[in-house]
Amino acid sequence: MKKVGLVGWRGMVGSVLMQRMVEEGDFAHIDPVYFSTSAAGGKAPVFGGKEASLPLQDASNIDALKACEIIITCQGGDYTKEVFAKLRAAGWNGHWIDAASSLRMADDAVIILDPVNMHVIKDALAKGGKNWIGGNCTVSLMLMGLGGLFQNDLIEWATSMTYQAASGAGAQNMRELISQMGVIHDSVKDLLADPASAILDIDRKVAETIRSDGFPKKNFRNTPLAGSLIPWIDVPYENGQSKEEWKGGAECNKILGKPAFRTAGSIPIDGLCVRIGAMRCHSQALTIKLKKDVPLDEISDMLAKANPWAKVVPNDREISERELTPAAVTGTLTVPVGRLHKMAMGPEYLAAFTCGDQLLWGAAEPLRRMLRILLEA
Ligand SMILES: NC(=O)C1=CN([C@@H]2O[C@H](COP(=O)(O)OP(=O)(O)OC[C@H]3O[C@@H](n4cnc5c(N)ncnc54)[C@H](OP(=O)(O)O)[C@@H]3O)[C@@H](O)[C@H]2O)C=CC1
Ligand SMILES: N[C@@H](CC(=O)OP(=O)(O)O)C(=O)O
Repeated sequence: MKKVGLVGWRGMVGSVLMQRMVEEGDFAHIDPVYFSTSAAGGKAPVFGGKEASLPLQDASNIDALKACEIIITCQGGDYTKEVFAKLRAAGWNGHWIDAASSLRMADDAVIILDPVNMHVIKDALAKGGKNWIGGNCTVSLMLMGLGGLFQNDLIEWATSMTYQAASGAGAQNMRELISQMGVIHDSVKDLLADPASAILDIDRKVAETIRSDGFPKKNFRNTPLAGSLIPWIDVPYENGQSKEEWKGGAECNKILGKPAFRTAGSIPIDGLCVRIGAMRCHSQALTIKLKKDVPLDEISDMLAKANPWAKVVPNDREISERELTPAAVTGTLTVPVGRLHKMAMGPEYLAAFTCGDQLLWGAAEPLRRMLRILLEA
C-alpha cells in the first residue's frame, strides 16, 4: 500500500478533503502519514477507521516527507514555496498533489480537473508527470458547469462575472461575515420588532452600522461584506485585472490543454470577480460568444452529458430560485447551470449562470480524485 503524506488535513480545505476521502473509502487504499506545521510528535488523527502507523510528522522535515510516495497538501502557498523545491532538490521523485496556486502555471505542473481534462492528465502521466495542482475554485466550477461547450469546441470567447463566497477568502472571513450579519441585526432588532417602525429608519441605522469603525471587518481588509459587496478579489495584476480575474483566462486555457492565455489559439476569457455574502458557493454569470448558432436544446444536452455533476436547470423562474442558488447547492457536488438563453446581441450569444461549492469541486474533490487516479495507474 502506498505511503501517502497528508499535509494541511485540519484546515478548512483539508477537512473537506478528509471528509470526502472517508465518504469515498479512499483510506482503505493508502497508508496515511499525517504531517503538521504546529504539533509534530502529537497523536495522528484517525480517518476512515484507519490508524496511522506514525505520530504526527513535522511538515518541514524533508526526510519524513521523502518517505512518502505521494504527498497531498492543503497547507497553502507559503508552505509549498518553502518545502517543494527543497524536497525535489533532495531527490524526491514522488507525486505532489497541491491545493495552492503557487505551482499551477509551472511548465511541469498539470492543473487537475479530471472530469474536464483527463486527456491532459493521462498525457502528462505517460510522460512521467509528478506535479498535480488543483485549479482556482472559480475556474474549476465554470469548467464543471460549462464543460460540454468547451468539449465541443463551441466557445469563441466568454466573460464570467462572479459572485464569490466568503470561504474563498478563508475560514476567518466566513466567521467575520456571520459576525457582520449579527451586528447588523442587533443594531435594528428593536425597530424590526415594531411593525409600526419606518423602513427608512431601519435602513439608516443599518447603513450607519455598516460604515461604523466598530463594525467587524478586519479580515476583509476593512471593507464591509454583509449588506454590501466587494468588487475586487486578490491582488491587482495586469491589464486592469485582479489576479483572480487573470486566473480565469490563464488557468482555464491551461486546464484544457490550449495554448497559453492571450496567445494564438487560446480562448479569451475575462470578467470581474466580486465577493458577496454567500458562505461557500461561488456563482458566476456568463456571456458566451459561440462559434456558431447552436439551438438551445442541443446546448442543454451537451452540458448535461459532459459529466455526471453538471445539472441543467430549465430557464424557469421557480426552478431557478429553487435549484440555482448557493443555498441549494452548498455542501453538494452538483454544479447546476441554468438561465440559458440566447441574448439580444444575436443567436451566437449565450447567457448562462452556474453555481458550485468552492470547497468541493473548487478545492478538495479534484485532489482526492487525482490520488485515486495515481493509485489506479
Ligand atoms: N479557502 C479556499 O477557498 C481555498 C484554498 N486553497 C488553498 O488551500 C490553502 C489552505 O486553505 P484553508 O484550508 O482555507 O486554510 P486554513 O487556514 O483553514 O488551514 C491551513 C492550516 O492552518 C493551520 N491551522 C492553524 N490554526 C488552525 C485551526 N484553528 N484550525 C484548523 N487549522 C489551523 C493548520 O496547519 P497545522 O495543522 O499544520 O497547524 C491548517 O492546515 C490556501 O492557502 C490555498 O492555497 C485552494 C482552493 C480554495
Ligand atoms: N481566490 C479564491 C480562493 C482561492 O484560494 O483561490 P486560489 O486557489 O486560486 O488561490 C477566492 O477568493 O474565492
